Amino acid sequence: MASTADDRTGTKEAEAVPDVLATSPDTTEGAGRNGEASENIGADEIPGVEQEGAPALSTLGAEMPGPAEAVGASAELAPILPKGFASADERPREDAAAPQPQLSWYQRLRRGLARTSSQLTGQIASLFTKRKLDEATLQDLEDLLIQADLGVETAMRITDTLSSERYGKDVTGEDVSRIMAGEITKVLGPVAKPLELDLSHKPHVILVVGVNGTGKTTTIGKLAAKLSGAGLKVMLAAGDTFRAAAIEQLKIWAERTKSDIVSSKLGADAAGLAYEAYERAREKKSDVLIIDTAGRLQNKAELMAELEKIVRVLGKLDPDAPHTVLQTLDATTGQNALQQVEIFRNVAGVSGLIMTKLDGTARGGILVAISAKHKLPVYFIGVGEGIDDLEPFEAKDFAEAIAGLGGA
Ligand SMILES: Nc1nc2c(ncn2[C@@H]2O[C@H](COP(=O)(O)OP(=O)(O)OP(=O)(O)O)[C@@H](O)[C@H]2O)c(=O)[nH]1
Repeated sequence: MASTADDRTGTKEAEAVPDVLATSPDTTEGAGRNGEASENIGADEIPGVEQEGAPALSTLGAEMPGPAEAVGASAELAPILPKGFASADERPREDAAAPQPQLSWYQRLRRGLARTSSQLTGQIASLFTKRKLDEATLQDLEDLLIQADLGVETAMRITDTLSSERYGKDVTGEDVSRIMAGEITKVLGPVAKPLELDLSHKPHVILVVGVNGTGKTTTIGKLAAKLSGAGLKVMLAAGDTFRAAAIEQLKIWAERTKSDIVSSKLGADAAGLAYEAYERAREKKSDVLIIDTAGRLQNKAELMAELEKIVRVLGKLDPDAPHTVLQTLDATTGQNALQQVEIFRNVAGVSGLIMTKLDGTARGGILVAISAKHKLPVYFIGVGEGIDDLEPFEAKDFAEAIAGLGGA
């Protein structure tokens, strides 16, 4: 499923992210606390990451003095977070001067969701041809909505609203689409949030988890580009110690995004690597440490236990770490994604989601069902393989794309 590292990273250069929505808090307070916490780590929890014959860990990447160092010295020089992120104490504000979202990603989102929406709107249109709204039609509509992965709860919200507005009357496909978009927006609105970074933690640790091939490494590259483009000092940790290609792929992303990287030998213990990466990030005064993990199926108990251990080890270094646990979900997956979230959430304490591959033949309905059930924040969506193909999640855009409303 995965392509080569070269394929994945493409040819475009990393770009600074100009969108300005929030400033960060003073970052000078966290370092001392982390220093104390690190002494409490149990020796049994730190597997040997130092290997004989080869340096077990390497730190590559930007050595240049980043603006982030200045951040530690003065709150006035705090980095300005890019669009889609928020600092812990200041929510992003609507910025009239911010550039409007590019049409291109929106078109890709709509194209990705076109199969879901055109199939659904086609079926809805034929359902309501010359029929007044009655119980049987409402039941048929509910079935269609459930088949589109929207989930029973949202399907019922849509049919209930339609029924209260139009029962016994003529109904057009457009009526249904409008109500559908409105109800989906109500479900997604509360979960469409910026990714909040608490930069008093130095580093703020982001752990990225998910099933194989869901886009973890690519998403990390895209996040690193946004953060380092905004002047933050970023370190990546190649915690997917199973696949050499995954480590190489992350190194390429580190180079492209001017991030530091900590990696280990193939087969090294992932929790040990996470521990070492945290220490390195603290030494180098990184603002953000993003830890990649090996893809794993949610039903593989041994691999899930390894993930639990990574979380435990980080928690000994800083009781609040990992501060953010992101799960990537592949939008081409259907119902299985619900179970993926359930289990990763229990094991790794997932705090937010990123749905990738919405530019493909996506089945976006499942995100609605997941949001209704888990109410986890959805921070970004992936709309391509390129470095800038990560967009903040917007409930209304997404709802309209599924309902086949609005134009590109
Ligand atoms: N079209 C498209 N492809 C994507 C997107 N995100 C990731 N991919 C591709 O999906 C494939 C898998 O991505 P990876 O980032 O390697 O996924 P992973 O979760 O790290 O994979 P494992 O290490 O095997 O668990 C790669 O070919 C990526 O280029 C996206 O938003 N859109």
